[in-house]
Amino acid sequence: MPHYDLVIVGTGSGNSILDHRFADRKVAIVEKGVFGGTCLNVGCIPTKMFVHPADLAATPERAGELGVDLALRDVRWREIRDRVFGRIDSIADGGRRYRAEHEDNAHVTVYEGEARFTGRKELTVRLGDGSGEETLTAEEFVLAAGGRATVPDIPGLAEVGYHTSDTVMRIDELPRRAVILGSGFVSAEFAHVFASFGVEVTVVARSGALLRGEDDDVSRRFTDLAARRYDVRLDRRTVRARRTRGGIALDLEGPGGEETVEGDLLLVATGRRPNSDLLDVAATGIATLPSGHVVVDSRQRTGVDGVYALGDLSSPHELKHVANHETRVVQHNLLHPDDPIESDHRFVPHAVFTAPQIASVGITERDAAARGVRYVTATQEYGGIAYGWAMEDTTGFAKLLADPATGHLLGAHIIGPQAPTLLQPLIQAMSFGLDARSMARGQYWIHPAMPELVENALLALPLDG
Ligand SMILES: Cc1cc2nc3c(=O)[nH]c(=O)nc-3n(C[C@H](O)[C@H](O)[C@H](O)COP(=O)(O)OP(=O)(O)OC[C@H]3O[C@@H](n4cnc5c(N)ncnc54)[C@H](O)[C@@H]3O)c2cc1C
Ligand SMILES: NC(=O)c1ccc[n+]([C@@H]2O[C@H](COP(=O)([O-])OP(=O)(O)OC[C@H]3O[C@@H](n4cnc5c(N)ncnc54)[C@H](O)[C@@H]3O)[C@@H](O)[C@H]2O)c1
Repeated sequence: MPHYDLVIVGTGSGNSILDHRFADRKVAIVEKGVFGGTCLNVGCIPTKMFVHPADLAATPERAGELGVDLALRDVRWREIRDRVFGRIDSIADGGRRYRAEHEDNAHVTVYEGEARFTGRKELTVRLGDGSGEETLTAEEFVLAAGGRATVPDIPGLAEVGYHTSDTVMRIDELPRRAVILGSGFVSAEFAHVFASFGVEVTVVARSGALLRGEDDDVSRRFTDLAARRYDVRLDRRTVRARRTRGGIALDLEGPGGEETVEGDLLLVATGRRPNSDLLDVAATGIATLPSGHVVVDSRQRTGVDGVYALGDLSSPHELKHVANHETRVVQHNLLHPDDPIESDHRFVPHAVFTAPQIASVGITERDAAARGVRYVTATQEYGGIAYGWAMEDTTGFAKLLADPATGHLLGAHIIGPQAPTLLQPLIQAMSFGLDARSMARGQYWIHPAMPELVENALLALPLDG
């Protein structure tokens, strides 16, 4: 049974642990799928590479309001798809070859297969080439096995032939009609991509609003705007899925009774769960939450000595920048066990690359009320700043929450053009403890640029004194 200094499970963020500083350690890295993990192969990167052409394709819809008449002549789906994966697949392949074959990695063994714990600090890999199993032990483990899309238990769903985000980006032809089940991140991004490319989209949501995790004002505004672009069915329970002559049908129950929606393609976008079950972490004594997330402390240590976990396997945020941050923490703690560092999850931002874009950090007004936090808020519309006039934006806004006594920001929520970029200085202010007044008046704001949205929102906060 081979014994290693370090075994890493998962080559998404896990692959970034290794650099020249690990050259004196005997290392194994295990991957059951494609090198590079979710973000590179089926997540952040390909989706955003589809969103950008979708943004271009959606431009004619609005340009007429500014006196510029544009027409969308064609969307060459296969060309778009092949540009995306032509770039990504070669990065994944290069990453695998580098680890498996390059002399820099002479101390690294790559196991291609599915790992599961079979004892305390003992891992068995079922090799993907069918050649059997290999059992490994190690002094230290990094578990970076991520998560997977979940599919609800709806009668008929397993039989109709649905897509998840893992498969939908590789289709050969755009469907004429797409039904998207779920109303979170994946749904919002793919609804925009498909609708912009001319697909008739229907989004089925079980609650009363899309992107319900956002601040209520943002979620409401997004729901209203989405409903102008595609068919949005709220408060719907999906009773069954079935194949029809025309495609795939979902039978729904909602406020108006029973109804059916139909598409040529069904995308199930109903969330993800961690892979802790498939990795059988319980067999090595690691605790998990009811959600399946591996329990870790602020140094990313599990309850088993020498076993770390990071990213979607242990983080409820399920975001790549969080996995990257935790990877740096684990890497440091492996290299400097006597001088460990902790993960900082105080101000984790996120962005939804839909239309309009959405970005958020910190607490929502709903959170503040639920926690009894004293707060003030200010909302600045894009339509009230010069660049917003230039764009004729009538729907976007930035909403800030702050502590009235100290002026420290508690939350920031933006819906509108370039929302993630506009949010970044607010994340910086929160991370470094800059109060709203100092931020607004302690620097120049380029005129008449879009960040004046942030400046004006900061100045509008009704702080004490
Ligand atoms: C459609 C989509 C879009 C997204 N867009 C964004 C975005 O714009 N911004 C953002 O911040 N985040 C985004 N995310 C989330 C982001 O992709 C994840 O948070 C991130 O990839 C998690 O990284 P990870 O290293 O924890 O796991 P992963 O990247 O999932 O890596 C886990 C690896 O472990 C392997 N593995 C799992 N189990 C085993 C096993 N038992 N044995 C061997 N190998 C195993 C898997 O094959 C995989 O390669 C998106 C996700 C999706 C699905
Ligand atoms: N831009 C980004 O950062 C980005 C983009 C895509 C995905 N992601 C990550 O991937 C994760 C997964 O995305 P997602 O959109 O699948 O999940 P999500 O958690 O964002 O949304 C899941 C949606 O499915 C609904 N749902 C759950 N069970 C259902 C059921 N049985 N029937 C009908 N609806 C149901 C939920 O109400 C919710 O609307 C996200 O949480 C996010 O962390 C991030």
